[in-house]
Amino acid sequence: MQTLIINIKELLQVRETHVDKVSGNEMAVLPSIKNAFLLIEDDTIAAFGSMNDCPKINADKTIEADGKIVLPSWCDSHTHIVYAGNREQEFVDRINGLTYEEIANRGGGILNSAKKLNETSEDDIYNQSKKRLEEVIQQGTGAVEIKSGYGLTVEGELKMLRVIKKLAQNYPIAIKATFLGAHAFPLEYKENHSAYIDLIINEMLPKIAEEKLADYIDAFLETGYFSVEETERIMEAGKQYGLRSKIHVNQFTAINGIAACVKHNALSVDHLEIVTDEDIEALKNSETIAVALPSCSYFISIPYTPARKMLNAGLPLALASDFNPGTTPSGNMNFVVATACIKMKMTPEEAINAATINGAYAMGLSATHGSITIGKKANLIITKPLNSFYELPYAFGSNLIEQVLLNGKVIS
Ligand SMILES: N=CN[C@@H](CCC(=O)O)C(=O)O
Ligand SMILES: [Zn+2]
Repeated sequence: MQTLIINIKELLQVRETHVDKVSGNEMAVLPSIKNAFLLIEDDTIAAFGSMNDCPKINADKTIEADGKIVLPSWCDSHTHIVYAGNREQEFVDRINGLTYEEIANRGGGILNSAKKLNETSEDDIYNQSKKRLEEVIQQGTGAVEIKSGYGLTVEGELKMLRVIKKLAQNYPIAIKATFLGAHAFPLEYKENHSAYIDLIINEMLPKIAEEKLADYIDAFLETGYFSVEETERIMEAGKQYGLRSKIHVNQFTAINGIAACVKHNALSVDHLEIVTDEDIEALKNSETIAVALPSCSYFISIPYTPARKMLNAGLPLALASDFNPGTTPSGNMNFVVATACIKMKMTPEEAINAATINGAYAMGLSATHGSITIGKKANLIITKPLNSFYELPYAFGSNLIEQVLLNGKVIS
C-alpha cells in the first residue's frame, strides 16, 4: 500500500541521517523542506523531498496538502493516562488556597487516586483510560509512555500495567510502559519505608518481569516521598530486571537527586521545575535527558523548568504532557508546545524538537519515531492550512490539526 502526500507547504523535522536527540544550540534548528512530498509504503516513510523530485507513480492513496504543514506526531514520553475517577475536588481546594502538599498531607493527592484505582475493576479502568488515549491520538500524539503508580499494592500495580498492555495491543499508537510502584508511600508504610520498598523489590518487580509488563522503572524522588537513597535502591533493583529508570525529580525541591539518577544511567529525569547549577553539571555529558512538563507547572502554579538555562548549558531537553488526574488533567501536546514557547521562552523550533525527536529519545524510541526519516514509522500530523508553523504555538487555543496518520493509516 502506497500513500503519497503532495504539495506540502512545509515538511518539518526532516532528518536524512539518523539522530538520537538534539542538544543545546542544535535545538534551535528544525530542518524542513518547503513545497514537499512524502511517500509512505505500508506503515513506513519510504521517501520525501521537494515536489520537483516527486516520483511519478500511481499511489494507492494521494493526500493533497496544499497550504498545510506536515510534521512527525508528538512523542509524549511522560504520562499517567491510566487512572480511575478524577480529582476535581482538589482542583477547587487549590483555588481556595490549599497547596498540592497540603492536600497530599490530608490523604488526598496520589493516595486519593490509589484508593479509587484499587476499588475499580480492570475493565472499568481500561474503559476510562482508552477515552483519554483516543483523545490524545486525535490531538496528534503518535507515541506515548504510560506509568503505573496509582496501585501501590501488588494487585493494583499489576492491574494498571495489564491495562497499559491491553491498550498497547488494541491501539495503533506506540506505547512504552513504566512501573511506578514508588510513587508514594501507602499510609500503612508511612513509618516503615523500607518495608514498602521491600514489597516493590521482592513482590511487585518479579511478577512484573515475569509477565513482561514494563519497559522502564520510575520513582518520585522528592522531599516527603522517596529519598535519594530509597530511589537508588529502586533504580538498582530495576536494573536487575533490565528496566532502565525514568525518574520524577526536582518537582518541588532540589536534593541532589539528579546526580544520583545520572550515576545510575537513567534514561530521563522528569519535572525539574527547580534546578541548581550542580544539577546542570551532573547532566552534562550524560545519556540522561531532562524532560519538562509545562502543563503541570501551569495547572498547579509552580515554576516552569528553566529551559533557557539548560539549553545554554548545551543540554538536550524533551517536552511531555504528564497527563494525570492530580497535577495535569490534559494530554494535549499542542498546549505543551505552546506553553513551552510562551512561558519557558523556547522558540517554536526548539519546542518542536523537544516534543518530537527528544521525546522519542526519552522513551527509547528514536530509532523508529520522532522525525521524518526513511525507514521510520509514518506517524504524522497534517495541519489545516497555515501561514507558517509558528501558528501552531501562537494560536494556542485553536485546534490546527486536520488529519493524523499512525503507521501510515489516516486515523482522523
Ligand atoms: N509528581 C508526581 N506524580 C505526578 C502527579 C501525581 C498526582 O498528583 O496524582 C506528576 O508527575 O505530577
Ligand atoms: Zn508524572
